[in-house]
Amino acid sequence: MVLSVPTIDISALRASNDVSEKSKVIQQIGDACEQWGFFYVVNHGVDLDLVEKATTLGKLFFHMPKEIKDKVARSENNFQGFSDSELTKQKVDWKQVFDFTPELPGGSLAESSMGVHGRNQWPDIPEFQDTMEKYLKSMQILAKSLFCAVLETLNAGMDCKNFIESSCFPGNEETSVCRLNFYPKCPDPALHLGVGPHSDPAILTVLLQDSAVCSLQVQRDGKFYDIPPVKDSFVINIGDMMQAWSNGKYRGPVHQVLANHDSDRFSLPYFLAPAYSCIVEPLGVKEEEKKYKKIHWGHFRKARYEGDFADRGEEIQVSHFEM
Ligand SMILES: O=C(O)CCC(=O)C(=O)O
Ligand SMILES: [Fe+2]
Repeated sequence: MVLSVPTIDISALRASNDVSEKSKVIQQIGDACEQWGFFYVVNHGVDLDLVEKATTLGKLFFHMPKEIKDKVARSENNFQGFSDSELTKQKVDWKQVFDFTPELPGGSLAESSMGVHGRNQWPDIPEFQDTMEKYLKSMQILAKSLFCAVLETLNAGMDCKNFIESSCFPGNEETSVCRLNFYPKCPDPALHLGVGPHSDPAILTVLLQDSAVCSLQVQRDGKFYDIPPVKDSFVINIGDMMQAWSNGKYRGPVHQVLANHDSDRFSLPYFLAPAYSCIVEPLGVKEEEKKYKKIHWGHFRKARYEGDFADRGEEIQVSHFEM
């Protein structure tokens, strides 16, 4: 039997009156987090017309001339917008990206943002901004409900909704990023990767995959497994902060994206991330059992961002906080 990342029907997470169905789904999510750190979700409640519209407009943007894309280019002073020179583990990825983010309460450059938040920049494409903002909102809802489900699997004896609101997103501050990824055809895929092996730094990722091309892979026991596109699904993976909250029960899975010779690929991840001030530490375990030191999310993110833009040695990893 070929091992594969499981598919979970999450309709019961929304229909909150059926407690036993809901706890079955939560159990499946916990098993998937333990075995893979990855799972597909179906019946997720996100408007599929909106998904299609965001995909179409995203692809349209990347097919525009570079001069147009550079008008909304990211810089050392603004982390939102277009880039075609991102680094993973200090190597240039064979891809282009466009990032946008929820506005911070109190203005997009709130003092707490540590200089890494930036302002959204929008290309002059009809309906682009409106569609992407709607997409972002639907991702916020889905990602937070999955976050709550993953926290419940930890049986940490706390009110997960309250923890999310008061400890992770105080004042609704959220540092999540929505990213349009475009992987152009590559003349020599053996020499390049779309994205090199990495784990995602934040809480969890909700990924929409291009429905045509299979390039995403997750590492398990030293071997890479394909995560092929599945129609009308999202791919979920947990990130480094979830690893620390779970005291290492779950690992932020290492994954990569292959480069392709014959076709372009488009994907649209949403990285759910807490407020800058959030302190992440193992939940529901005694002090002496904690395997991770406290992590200040804002500092962690700043350090990771710096590594995205310039070759500054080894990137910050959650393993640096292991005790
Ligand atoms: O494009 C994909 O399928 C995944 C991209 C990814 O891993 C990332 O942007 O962190
Ligand atoms: Fe990733």
